[in-house]
Parts: sequence; structure tokens; C-alpha cells
Amino acid sequence: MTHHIGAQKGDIAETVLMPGDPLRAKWAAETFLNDVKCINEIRGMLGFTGMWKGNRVTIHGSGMGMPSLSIYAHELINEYDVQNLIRIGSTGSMQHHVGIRDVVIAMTASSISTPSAGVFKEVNFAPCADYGLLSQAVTAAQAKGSNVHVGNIYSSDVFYDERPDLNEMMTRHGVLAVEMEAAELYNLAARFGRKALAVMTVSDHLLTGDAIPADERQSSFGEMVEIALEAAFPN
Ligand SMILES: O=P(O)(O)O[C@H]1O[C@H](CO)[C@@H](O)[C@H]1O
Ligand SMILES: O=c1cc[nH]c(=O)[nH]1
Repeated sequence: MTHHIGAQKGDIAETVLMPGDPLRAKWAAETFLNDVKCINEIRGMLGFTGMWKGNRVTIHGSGMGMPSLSIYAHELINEYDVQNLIRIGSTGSMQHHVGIRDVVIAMTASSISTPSAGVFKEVNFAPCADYGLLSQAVTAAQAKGSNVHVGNIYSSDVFYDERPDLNEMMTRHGVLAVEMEAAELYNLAARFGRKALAVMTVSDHLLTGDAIPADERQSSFGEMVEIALEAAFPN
């Protein structure tokens, strides 16, 4: 048990899928896993461990933003010896060719700052995905016929952005989409020698204003959950 996770050692699998929303963790566990057990409820940040095609997996919320994710990822890595961390998130498209409901897989994640800025100091560290997980996710997405995009994303510290010039610059440099956690997830995986990936569903479009209707959001996220599971446990 840690400050923020009520699970006993051994309750958490080596592979953890991390949505920002704890209720998405509940939905994904109940939808995709068998023999599901709730392993954390502290602060309502729900976590569940179960089985997927014979493989043990945990799905645990990260909360919104890099400071929140960093607490959970830190404890999962250092207290529960988690080896593979895969974010399953929603994201806002920054490119016309990336449509709502498409899947974005983050090869790298740009940021203005992350909770690791004080560690890296003058180093402009480039957070990157684990290549094995990335290539397995791409294979899984292509096999499903998903509209999948792989590239740079923007991990922002704010949802309500007062600097439209930043989004414009990201778009001009080919950044696919914006979210709020992946860069620090990749930093922590690098620091502690673990594997990380972020797979996201486009829920909103910053250029067109399109959005998945509220009542369809949860069900639209199934494709990315399956891609994440297939990336973690390829045949
Ligand atoms: O849907 P999740 O995984 O929470 O991801 C995105 O949604 C939240 C903002 O609404 C941020 O956490 C952002 O990264
Ligand atoms: O526009 C969006 C959509 C999801 N997540 C974000 O951070 N921004």
C-alpha cells in the first residue's frame, strides 16, 4: 500500500493501462477483462486487475495532467514493480488529416514543461515511446483497419489554453494532437528503465470544432483499449 494506491504488493500486474479517467478504467476493465478485482479506490482513483486472453493486466486511472500521472506512475513503478505502462487517453486533433475517432499513437511528446523539468535542467530531453510497444500497437491497429496516426503529440499543462500561438506552432510543426500526460509518462519510463506507450482516441478537433458526442465517448474508446492490450500481449 502506498500513499495513493491501496493495493497490496502482488495485486498489480506487470502491465498497466492508464486512462486519465478512473471511470474509464472501470468501464475498460468490466468490458475487456475477466476475473476483475478492484485494487484501488483511494481518492476515487480506481484501479482494477483482471485477465485478458490469459494475460494478467491492471487498468488504473492516472488523473488529469502530468503531476497527477507522475504520482501514480512513480508508485506503480517503484512500489509495485510495474514494467509496462500504456496510457489510453482522449486527445484533441491538431491536424486536418487526423479526424475524430481516429487513433493516435505517440512516438514522442513535446511539451512546454513537465514535472521532470527540474531534473533535466538545461537538457532538452526528448521523451519517446518504447519501440517494441509502439510497433506492436501499429501492427494491431493496422490489422483492425483503424485510422491510425503515429508521430509527435503535445503534452500540455493546460486544457483551457490562453496561448493560441502555441497550438498554431505545434500544428505548423506537424504535431498530431494535444493531451496532458504522455511526455511525463515517457520521462518516468526512461528514468526507471520501464516501457511506456500512449495510445489515444481523438475526442475533439481543435481546427474544426468537431467532437465525439458525449453519449458516444466511452464506446468510441474501445478500439484504443484493444490496440493497447494487443500491443502489450502480441500473439
Ligand atoms: O481522457 P484522458 O485520458 O483524461 O486525457 C485527456 O483528457 C483530459 C482533459 O479533458 C486530460 O487528461 C487529457 O490528457
Ligand atoms: O482537446 C483536447 C481533448 C482531449 N484532451 C486534451 O487535452 N485536449
